[in-house]
Amino acid sequence: MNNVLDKLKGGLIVSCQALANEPLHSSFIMGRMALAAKQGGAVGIRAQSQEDILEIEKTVDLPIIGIVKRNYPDSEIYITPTKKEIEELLGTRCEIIALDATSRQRPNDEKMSDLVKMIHDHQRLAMADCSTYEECVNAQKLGFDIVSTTLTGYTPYSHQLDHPDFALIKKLSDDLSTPVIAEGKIHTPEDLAKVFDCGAFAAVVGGAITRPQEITARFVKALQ
Ligand SMILES: CC(=O)N[C@H](C=O)[C@@H](O)[C@H](O)[C@H](O)COP(=O)(O)O
Repeated sequence: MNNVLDKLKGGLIVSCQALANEPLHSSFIMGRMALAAKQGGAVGIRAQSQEDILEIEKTVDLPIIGIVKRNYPDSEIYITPTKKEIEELLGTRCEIIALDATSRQRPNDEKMSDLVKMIHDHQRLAMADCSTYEECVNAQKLGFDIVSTTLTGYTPYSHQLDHPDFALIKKLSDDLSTPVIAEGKIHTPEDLAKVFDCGAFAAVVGGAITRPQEITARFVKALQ
């Protein structure tokens, strides 16, 4: 499994996601997005749902970070919230399973440590999607294999920025022994270069590559 980390080190991971309310919602299209990302030089793919991942596995042979987004009435957590979503991801070959590792309460009061154990029991790596420095430190203590800044700006108590939290990425990379993946709001190649200057182990770019509605809106904004 360390082999997987070697493949990701220093590289670009492309997130290929389109939820039911998005125009590109389709496993076929996500498979093609992943192929395009590979042709462009991506070293890994992040993808949402068992169906999309099974399709992506047919089109590329890159390491996959799998997630399932699902809303529950009793929690704010929606990225791989419970054992049920991990079970679905175990039905794919995804090498890494990412889950919300914020300090918020999980649905059914499930415990993060049980979820990490379940992932490791099935020989997959566990990635912690965090929003703050403290959450990343806690994730390292819990035995996660990777920590990431995915949820920075998406919890009410984290820094609300319209760009990556470069200072946070630098502090995490300096302080933690666990690999730090920079993820969230990397909008340009310059942002990407900067997260690596801050010490990131690897980086995930999503919307700026795979959500044309976001890309179009950024261009249109330049006209205003
Ligand atoms: C907050 C949340 O739900 N983030 C999701 C996590 O999987 C995705 O919607 C993002 O696209 C992904 O994190 C990559 O980020 P960006 O699209 O900003 O490059």
